[in-house]
Amino acid sequence: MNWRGHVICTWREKLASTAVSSEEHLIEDGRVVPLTNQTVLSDGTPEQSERCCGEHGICSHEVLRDGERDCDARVVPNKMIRKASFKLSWCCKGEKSDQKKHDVVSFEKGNITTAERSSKQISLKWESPPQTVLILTKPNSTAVRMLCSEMVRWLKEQKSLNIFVEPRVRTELLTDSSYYQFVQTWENDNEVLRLHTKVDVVVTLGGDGTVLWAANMFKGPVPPVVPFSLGSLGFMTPFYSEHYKEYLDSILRGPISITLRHRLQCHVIRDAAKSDLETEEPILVLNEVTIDRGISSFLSNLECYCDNSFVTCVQGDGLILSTTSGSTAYSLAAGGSMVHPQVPGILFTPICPHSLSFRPLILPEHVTIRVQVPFNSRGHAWASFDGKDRKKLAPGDALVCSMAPWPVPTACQSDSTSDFLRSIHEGLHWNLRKTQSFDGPRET
Ligand SMILES: NC(=O)c1ccc[n+]([C@@H]2O[C@H](COP(=O)([O-])OP(=O)(O)OC[C@H]3O[C@@H](n4cnc5c(N)ncnc54)[C@H](O)[C@@H]3O)[C@@H](O)[C@H]2O)c1
Ligand SMILES: Nc1ncnc2c1ncn2[C@@H]1O[C@H](COP(=O)(O)OP(=O)(O)OP(=O)(O)O)[C@@H](O)[C@H]1O
Repeated sequence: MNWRGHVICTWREKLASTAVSSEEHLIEDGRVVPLTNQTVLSDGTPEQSERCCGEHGICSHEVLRDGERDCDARVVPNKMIRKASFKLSWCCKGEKSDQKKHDVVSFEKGNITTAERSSKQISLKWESPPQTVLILTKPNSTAVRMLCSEMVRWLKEQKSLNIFVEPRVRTELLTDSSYYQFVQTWENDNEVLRLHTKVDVVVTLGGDGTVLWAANMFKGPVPPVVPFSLGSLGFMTPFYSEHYKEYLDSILRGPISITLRHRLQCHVIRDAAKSDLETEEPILVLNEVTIDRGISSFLSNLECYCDNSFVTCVQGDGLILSTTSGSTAYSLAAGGSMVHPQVPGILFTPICPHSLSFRPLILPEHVTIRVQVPFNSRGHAWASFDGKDRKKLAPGDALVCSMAPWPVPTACQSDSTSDFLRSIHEGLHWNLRKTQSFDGPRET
């Protein structure tokens, strides 16, 4: 049975039925509502429109008309918010570099050279100025709350941007001062589903958990995310909050180096629902999905298949299916390798396997992995998604996982590789050791 095809088909139909509407919106009561009924596909692309990317562009918002900016969104009706358009292109270190030469496949004299590689440094160039920023903040932090109100004021007064925040944050801002009336928010999940059609840039203020939170809010395409570090460990938060004005100034002007962080799309398939086309909605993870034994004292027993080929049976505490961005999180703690986030792959990392020969694997990004709880399993298994939303898997249930088509584009402070290396040096003190002195034995 083609698990992936079966599940994705029914889910796509579901998304299509909640198709979002066009880029034009009215401001009503601090919220944005659609203006027209022009259909936009679930990936944010208006029907029958032309793609604006050139030959080497990999993605773009459709070009939207420039519009006037609204100054008080809560009280001024009939003002429109339009998304800024941008273009992504592969970025080479100069025409003469080796990287450029290797972009070509050559069959000369029977020699094959490297094909175009998929994950080079990506550069985002705005084609029209960004107009709308969504700020997401870690809750219960005074430092975050203070920075958020300062940043909102600066973005409004110095950059004339439309600003969205979560309902909780809008309430907090208004408790501080009625000045923040212009800040917009949403009232229900349907409005959250349409946020990607309005927001040009997402700013996160917190740690890695806030970046995961931001990614989780976008069930489809994700606008570029600018993660500011206000946590203790920041593998995905390269921007220092003290310098937010300089960073945002440069990001709003562009071009920006970005890391396209791949996500995994996970479907829980219930044994009882196998004959039924109805399945649970997919869950997208930026770090990992974990299938473990939960509170059960029995070994977990999980049958794993990769594109319908049997991989192995996990007997131990469980299994982590991780993205490369998540490779420095739980997977690392379970003995998995650290992988550069631009490497397209899925990490298959056992948790405390009972067999000593069970070493972690890295699988290519195009495979579909199915983890099945066998009918003869002694206990249940539990799946959790980026450390949240635990779901019980009974014998006969399965989890099907493949690469999602919607990555999370995060802005780089420098570039993808420097940011990754800095995060493992600063976050983990990776391979930090005092250098040996000359004062000792020498080879003769
Ligand atoms: N034993 C472990 O190491 C362990 C156990 C459970 C969960 N986790 C991780 O916690 C994540 C959830 O994070 P949270 O902040 O919501 O929960 P949290 O508040 O419990 O923090 C978990 C820690 O993991 C770090 N972290 C998160 N993503 C990371 C990444 N990609 N690379 C390196 N470190 C990362 C965070 O900075 C934080 O210090 C899960 O996705 C999982 O990877 C790790
Ligand atoms: N906007 C949000 N709304 C609700 N919860 C959030 C939000 N942003 C983050 N969280 C949750 O708050 C928790 C802590 O967030 P985060 O990891 O960003 O901060 P931290 O724990 O201080 O950072 P670090 O782990 O680096 O010390 C996480 O569990 C995360 O899911």
